[in-house]
Amino acid sequence: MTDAGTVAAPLEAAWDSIRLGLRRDCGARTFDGWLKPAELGAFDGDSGELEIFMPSQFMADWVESHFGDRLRLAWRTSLPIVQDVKIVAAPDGPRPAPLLILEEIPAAAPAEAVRDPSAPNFDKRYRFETFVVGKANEVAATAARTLATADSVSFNPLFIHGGTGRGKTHLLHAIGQSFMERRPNARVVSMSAEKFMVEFIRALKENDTIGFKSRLRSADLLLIDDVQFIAGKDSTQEEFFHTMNEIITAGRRLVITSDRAPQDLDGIAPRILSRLSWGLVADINPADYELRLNIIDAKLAVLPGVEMPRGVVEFLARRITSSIRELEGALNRIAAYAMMTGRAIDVAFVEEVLANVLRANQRRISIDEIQTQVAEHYRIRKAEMTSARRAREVARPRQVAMYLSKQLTPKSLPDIGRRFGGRDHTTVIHAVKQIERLRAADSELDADIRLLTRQLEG
Ligand SMILES: Nc1ncnc2c1ncn2[C@@H]1O[C@H](COP(=O)(O)OP(=O)(O)OP(=O)(O)O)[C@@H](O)[C@H]1O
Repeated sequence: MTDAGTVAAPLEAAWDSIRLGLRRDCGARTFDGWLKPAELGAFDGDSGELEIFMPSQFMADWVESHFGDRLRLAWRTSLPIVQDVKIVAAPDGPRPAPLLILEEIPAAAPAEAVRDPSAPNFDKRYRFETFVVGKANEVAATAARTLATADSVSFNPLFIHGGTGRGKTHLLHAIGQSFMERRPNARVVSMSAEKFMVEFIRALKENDTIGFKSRLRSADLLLIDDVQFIAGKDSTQEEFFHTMNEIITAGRRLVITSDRAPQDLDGIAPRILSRLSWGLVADINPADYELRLNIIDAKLAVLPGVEMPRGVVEFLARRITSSIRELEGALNRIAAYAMMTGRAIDVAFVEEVLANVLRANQRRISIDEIQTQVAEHYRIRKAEMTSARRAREVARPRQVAMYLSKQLTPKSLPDIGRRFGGRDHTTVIHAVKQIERLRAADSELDADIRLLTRQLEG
């Protein structure tokens, strides 16, 4: 759960560093005249919108037109929970407390009291049109679209699972928005499993379980994000099971996301799992190189003014493999730094700006993977990597594999020798030197090694 303390401090810290950057960027005079009077306003944790207060409407308009985009980008880069920035004239009278965190605050909080807590609050950016489809996510994306748009569906519920930052929430919001556009009068309820639990407990405390049940069970479309959260929470699961049951048997639609597959959801009641298997279980795999490339292109198309040479796009697609969220964060960071420094975007600039991200993304390549890949490439049996045969058609690929093991893994020479059939470390040194020498003279071998390196680095 988010509380004011845990979010306010990072907001203030990010604001301080954004102000420093702006001062450096636009000069003390402009900064003191226009930006210094800006103050943090309210932050809405649900929509991710942050208000910046200016002393007058005129100043708010000026700052919006001159610095609006820059402020938005700087915020999204420094603190991704801030999705949007609204620059407004400060309200008259006493200022509200500088930061009002609305997300997950009990119903008594003002914003919750005036709006229907179940009214879906979809992220406008998360639509099918902005979801890039590739091999890794095509089953999930197709099923999501069908569930959102078809008059009747043969599967229900739809269960989408996959690791963090792979687009589950994006698809969930896309389903919700598309469904509502087609059926404006439909009731759509969307919440995280955590919120389901919090609201259920609140309903129990307030003796309003009937209200809670009817609100959820009457939904035409129910979207539940991150179901793994209720693992081990027995009474919440009991309620969740009945909710699921009612929705499904009434022919209404249910979509659930999770960070893991049903069989790996420890602590979730077997009857829930068995209900899930009645529907369609679709996973989202890690994006491959091609999908990463297409996603970068799509994101760049909506980042105006960012000139990224093809080589840099390919460099990023090759190097940032952990998640799409990280890829997106990297692009925003590059755009923000390029804007602030006025430097052209090239690989050296990207390496500097993303040093930590690139380090964290370095894939751990194993000697086993290298041996498999090299054997496949030269069409020899993998067993030849460890065999004693000295025939050139197996000895050369083996040397290439030793060379790549030295280049691409942190293993020591004796370790590498051991993994190649218990050879001595001097054999590995010889192989590395030999391949280095041959590579310089033999362009075919050089091309082989480049290709293998690219394939191994993903
Ligand atoms: N295929 C895709 N096309 C375009 N954007 C994508 C794609 N996949 C993911 N993204 C973007 O990556 C970011 C992270 O995605 P999202 O929040 O949906 O991940 P998630 O799988 O729900 O992660 P978590 O489990 O951590 O909540 C979002 O901004 C989303 O728009």
